[in-house]
Amino acid sequence: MAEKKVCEDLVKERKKCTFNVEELTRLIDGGEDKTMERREVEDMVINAGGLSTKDEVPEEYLSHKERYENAIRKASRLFEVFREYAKTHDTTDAFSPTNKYRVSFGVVKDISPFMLHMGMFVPTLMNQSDPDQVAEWLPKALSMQYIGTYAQTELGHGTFLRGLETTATYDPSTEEFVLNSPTLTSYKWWPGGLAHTANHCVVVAQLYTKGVCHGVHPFLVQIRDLETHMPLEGIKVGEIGPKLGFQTANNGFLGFNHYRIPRRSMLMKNAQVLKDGTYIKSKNDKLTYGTMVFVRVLIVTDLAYELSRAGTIAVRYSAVRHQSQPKPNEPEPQILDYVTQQHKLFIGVATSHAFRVTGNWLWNSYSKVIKDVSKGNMDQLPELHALACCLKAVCSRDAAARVEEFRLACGGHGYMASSNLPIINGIVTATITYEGEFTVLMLQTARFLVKAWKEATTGKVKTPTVSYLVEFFKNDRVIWENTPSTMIKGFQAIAAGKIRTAYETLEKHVKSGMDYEDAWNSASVQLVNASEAHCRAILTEISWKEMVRLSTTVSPSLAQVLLQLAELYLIYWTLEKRGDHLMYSTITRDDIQKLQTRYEELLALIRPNAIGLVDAFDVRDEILNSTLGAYDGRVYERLMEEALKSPLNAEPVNQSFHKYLKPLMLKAKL
Ligand SMILES: CCCCCCCC/C=C\CCCCCCCCCC(=O)SCCNC(=O)CCNC(=O)[C@H](O)C(C)(C)COP(=O)(O)OP(=O)(O)OC[C@H]1O[C@@H](n2cnc3c(N)ncnc32)[C@H](O)[C@@H]1OP(=O)(O)O
Ligand SMILES: Cc1cc2nc3c(=O)[nH]c(=O)nc-3n(C[C@H](O)[C@H](O)[C@H](O)COP(=O)(O)OP(=O)(O)OC[C@H]3O[C@@H](n4cnc5c(N)ncnc54)[C@H](O)[C@@H]3O)c2cc1C
Repeated sequence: MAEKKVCEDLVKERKKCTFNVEELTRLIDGGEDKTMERREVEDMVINAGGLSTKDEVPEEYLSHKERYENAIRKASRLFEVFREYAKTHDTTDAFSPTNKYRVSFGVVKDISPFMLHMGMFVPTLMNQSDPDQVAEWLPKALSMQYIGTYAQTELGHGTFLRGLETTATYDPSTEEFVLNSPTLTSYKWWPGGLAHTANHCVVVAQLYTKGVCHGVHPFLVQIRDLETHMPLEGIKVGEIGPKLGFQTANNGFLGFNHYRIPRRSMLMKNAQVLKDGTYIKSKNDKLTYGTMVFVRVLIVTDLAYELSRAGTIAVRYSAVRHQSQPKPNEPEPQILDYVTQQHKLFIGVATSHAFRVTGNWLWNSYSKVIKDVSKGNMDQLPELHALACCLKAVCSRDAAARVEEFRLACGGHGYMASSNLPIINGIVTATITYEGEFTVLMLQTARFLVKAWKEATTGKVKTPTVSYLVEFFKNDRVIWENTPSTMIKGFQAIAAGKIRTAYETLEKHVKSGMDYEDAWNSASVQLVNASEAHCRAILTEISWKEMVRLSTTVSPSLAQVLLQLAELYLIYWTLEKRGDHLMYSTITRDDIQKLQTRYEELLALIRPNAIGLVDAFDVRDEILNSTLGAYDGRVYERLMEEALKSPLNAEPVNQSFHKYLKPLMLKAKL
């Protein structure tokens, strides 16, 4: 078949681009070798037999059951393809959880039923098991003999882990744990892949030994027979039903009826139970929560990726779509030429870069802290936890808002499933809740900030990410200049001011005679605001510094574009938070107006590079899965092609006409 032509609008747009698109792609991937490797894996997956989605009925038309079966067929075939590739390649980076997550969209539009296996089950086995357990279990998990998930949340509790009800009671006479679900609310509820995919899971349960409860601990539990896949006796497992998104994630429920597992099924890297039932405590009981910290850190860069997918769709569509006639007798402009449209789109593109560089910085901090922890040094754990919590919370909320804005920017067509924006929306909005709900995580960061503020009152703080508090302890108003460094200082002053106010409110409530917990609850709106302000201070500082650093490593033409995006991000948030800046700096109305003017200049400067910027994300059509966002811009043809795939279009008259409409019409005549 002849190559379909690229739409003229996109051809023109690509000619306007002032920088080398491939150079930016390589920067985003982390180097030329990483780009080449990613493309090689993508080619392999897209071209492998049994995975193509091209000529299939789109998965949205399948029944709930068919959709799951289709996802399992594809995810399994995908795994075989990975396995073949691994025979001849070093796959350490190519098959990182993040890369697998991304390429899996090339075969299933929604979430893979194996996501929890790769994203949480395997990492938990690796990081919470002792060396003998790792040696025994990991090869089985990596080869998919053990297909697993992470079963922590229960019907009654997701947030409050100390309140989980599933029990694991040690029986020294048989050297076994007895797992039990004593109530309906103790049923595990939500784990991805749990329903009909997993044969094993990491179960988080209250550990009892010698009559004492030692709190929640992880256990590796087989739930289905490896031959027949039947649930084992004592296990009740099933699916929780349709959701807003995550339709193919196969989220499930699980109950135990006095179900026995060997003693060595407890993951024993941190805490142990000896044969006689003696409990050996972990050096730090929060190490059990380690996989959650790991995933919260990963989520920040994954959100950057989801923004790049949604941004590619909305920006390409905006270059192809023409609407209205502002000037009589002139052609309808591309909607991308409306400044209001640029305002909707470019901040989303800039946010993807801000999240990626901040996420990479967070990953490096995480790796350092985890190295220290492995040597027994836990000093930096509270700071890491506080950072991972607020960055996961704020980035997920911001990303969901940006994806929704991208969807709205595509008008009616953005509402079509075939645009893929609704599915991306479902994926991104879930991140606000899972792996720690937004408010709950913000309040965790607030606990850390309250302590940091107390320290700051003594003139020094122990941890670098809150060192700004000392500076603003005495002098809380920044002398304003319209420069990036002042804007960043402005965000720090706002954070310090809000932390101080929340702290003082808390103290006031305590002094008035409230319990600390009630005082905390009363001050919690302010505490969440303080956490958000702290997070904005981190995001603006890190994203600016990282983008400036990267700009020194690339060609001048690309450096210019990176700096424009970084400045746009900084000014956007300064303007969004202008009320706060007015409170905590000497910024004037005139400064704000100048920033608004500069913001609009930046939109105009970025405009010629809009398509180049999203092309540089290098999300191939098969992974984008969108009628609106394909590289060739054939939006209308694709919309019609996809519409014609509707099973309703297979026959000119649907049987419901004869059954219902015709009788209805006849009755109207009587
Ligand atoms: C072939 C296809 C392949 C596909 C491949 C896919 C690959 C995928 C790749 C990547 C993506 C991965 C995506 C995975 C998707 C995941 C889907 C969703 C999974 C889940 O949701 S799992 C369940 C998550 N659940 C939660 O997050 C629960 C939230 N609750 C908590 O974390 C805690 O209970 C709490 C934080 C709310 C604390 O509760 P609380 O009662 O206050 O406190 P305590 O527990 O007693 O602790 C207080 C004290 O401890 C400190 N602390 C708390 N947590 C931590 C921690 N994690 N680390 C360090 N310290 C911690 C806390 O600050 C307090 O300290 P203080 O007293 O103030 O000093
Ligand atoms: C798509 C998806 C996939 C998931 N996958 C998994 C999985 O694989 N494995 C797994 O174990 N779990 C999984 N979960 C569960 C998820 O981790 C929990 O839903 C999440 O941690 C929130 O807990 P919750 O549902 O109990 O919410 P709740 O805690 O009940 O939250 C409800 C409301 O109460 C508020 N609230 C609760 N506590 C406090 C507090 N202390 N202070 C102030 N406000 C509070 C919250 O802010 C929120 O507004 C998944 C969830 C989703 C949506």
